[in-house]
This record gives sequence, structure tokens and C-alpha cells, in this order.
Amino acid sequence: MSINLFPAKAVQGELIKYSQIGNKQFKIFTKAGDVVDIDALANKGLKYKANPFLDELKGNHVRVGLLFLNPSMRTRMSTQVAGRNLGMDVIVFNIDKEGWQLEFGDGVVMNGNKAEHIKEAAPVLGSYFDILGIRTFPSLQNRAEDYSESYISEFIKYCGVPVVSLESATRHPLQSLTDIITMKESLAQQPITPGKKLKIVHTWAPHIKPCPQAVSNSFCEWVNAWGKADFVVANPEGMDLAEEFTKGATVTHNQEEALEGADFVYVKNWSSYDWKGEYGKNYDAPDASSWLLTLDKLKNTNNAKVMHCLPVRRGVELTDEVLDSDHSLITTEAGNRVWAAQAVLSELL
Ligand SMILES: NCCC[C@H](NC(=O)CCC(=O)O)C(=O)O
Ligand SMILES: NC(=O)OP(=O)(O)O
Repeated sequence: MSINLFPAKAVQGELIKYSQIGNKQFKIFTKAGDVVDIDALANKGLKYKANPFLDELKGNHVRVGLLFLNPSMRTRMSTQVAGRNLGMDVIVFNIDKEGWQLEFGDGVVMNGNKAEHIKEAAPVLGSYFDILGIRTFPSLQNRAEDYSESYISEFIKYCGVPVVSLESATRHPLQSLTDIITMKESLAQQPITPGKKLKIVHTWAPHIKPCPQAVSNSFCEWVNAWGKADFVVANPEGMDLAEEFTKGATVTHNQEEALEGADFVYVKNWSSYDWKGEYGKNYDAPDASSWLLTLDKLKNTNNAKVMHCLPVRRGVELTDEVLDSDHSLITTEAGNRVWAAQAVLSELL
């Protein structure tokens, strides 16, 4: 169902591949497949964490535009900080609130409330900036449309400059790179027993409303591509993510079994990919709240660290007792968003 955004090819020594976009070749960062070596890119992020101004002149006179069609705190702020650490000029545009409403459809007669077409908006923005970032959430109404990633693809096609995804309909690659960085950092500080295989568990969590699958899809895609762990995805029956993302992981509907011996537990709600034949629905069956992670459940893990992309709803998606415990890596993880963004922006230059 989903399209492989663009075929990409690697150049020696560079960690992000070049993609053929129309008759041009440039780098885009939208998915794990755009990266040559995930571990090396994560190391680059950790290098910037140790020395934020290592490349402070590298981005001199480089202009970065960050476009948001949806809310954001971490992505918006961390990517600005990252760009400034590299000496770049970064400008944020809340295009949904401050710009004209955008039409993405081909051949549409624009006699409604959308005043500007992506075919004009994207090249104009591409003429102002050297690198563009865009956040476009899914509608959660139409699976085929969301999984075609048409918004970010159209944007990339027409803007003519390197693009970094700030979370698209089905993926959140800056988050996933951050998550790998955070696990590597944690393992360096507290190594697991020699001989024990690293175990990462991604568990579904309850929510009051349907959330995108993007963070979870990406986490699966990146952990699988990273290839350093036994990886288990646990969710209620019927709530499996798309197989193209989980392929390579063990998918189970038994959370207790999944948590056994886990080193990292990544918590996130996602709405249905295909629950009772429906897409984008909040799983609200009677057993939903039994999926809430508690300190008691963590006793069965290898003193696991708990992760979440944030924002998190306390008492709904995660308990206060877990969030406020030493298990939680969550604010460190959010802090690491800067270093992931800095590694990516540096590679896009
Ligand atoms: N960018 C990180 C997560 C964004 C989004 N969260 C949300 O929609 C939470 C909304 C709320 O709790 O009202 C998601 O799940 O993909
Ligand atoms: N994790 C994350 O992407 O947070 P924001 O939505 O606040 O950017």
C-alpha cells in the first residue's frame, strides 16, 4: 500500500543517500532507507552532544525553513537549536495558521477555501531556503491516502531542495534516530550483561483519542534496520501495525510475555491500521486500560528503561509512578532530539 518515497543511492563517506527527484539529485530524510548507516548517524548525533559547536561554521549562510501544518514543541524547538549550533539561519513558518490554506490535489478547481496550490507554494519556498522541513500529520480518515504519503511527496517533488521530514503521515524519522541515540547513550552508561542479547519492546498504550501510527511505524522501521536487538511489538489483538514496518520483529498480543527480560520499553498509543476492518480508530475495547504500563509490570523486565516520544498524557497513556521513576528516560530522550536533528542537518548540507 505505501510507496517507497524515492529510490536512493549512497555516496561514499556520506551517511544520507541521494534521491532522484525529477531531473535533480538531492538528499532527503524521510525514512530509515534514506540513511546509509544508522549506527554511524547516531554516533554523529552523540558526537554533537559531546561538542555542540564542533561544526559551528559549517552552516554559515545556509537557510533552513521549517514548515508546520500541525502542532509541535520538541521538533520545532530542537531543530531550530540544532540548525543554530551549525551556524544556520532557521526560520519557522506555521503554515497551517499563518499561511494560505494549501491544496495538494491534482487538477482541482480551487473554488473552495484553499487559496494556494502546493505546485506554487513549494517552489517558492524552495527559492527562499536551502533546506526545508515539513510536518504533515495523517487525516486518519483514508488509509490509502495517508499511506501514499502524497503530501510530503508532492512537497519534495515541487520544492527542489533537500527536505527533512518533521513527521509525516506514516513516519517520524527524527524521532526514531533520537530513540536509537538515546538507547546507545544509555547502554554506554549502563551496559547490559555481556552475552545477553539486547531486547527492545514496543508496547501499545491506551489513549482517549486516535493517534497517528507514524511514531510507532518509524520506531519499528528503524530498530529493525539498526539490527542490534531482539525486537518485540506488543499490542491488543487486531491492533497490529502495517507489516511493512513490523517485518523482522516478533508481534505478540501478550504484553506480560513481551516484557520479560526487556532492556527498553517504548510506550506509545496508535490508532488502528485495520481493527475490525477500520482504519484510524481508537482501540477502546474493555481490555484497553489493562495495557497501561505500571511499575509492577516492569518487575518482569531487565530493569528496563522506559521511553516515549512525548507529549504523553499522564494517567492515560503512562502512569505517574513510571514517568516519575528511575526507569524513565523520557526527558533525556526529548533532549536528544537536538543531536539527531543536528546530525541530519549537517549531512544534508
Ligand atoms: N510528534 C509526536 C507525537 C504526535 C502525535 N501525538 C498526538 O497526537 C497526541 C495528541 C494528544 O494527546 O492529544 C502522535 O501520536 O503521532
Ligand atoms: N516528539 C515530538 O515530535 O514532539 P512534538 O510533536 O512536540 O514535536
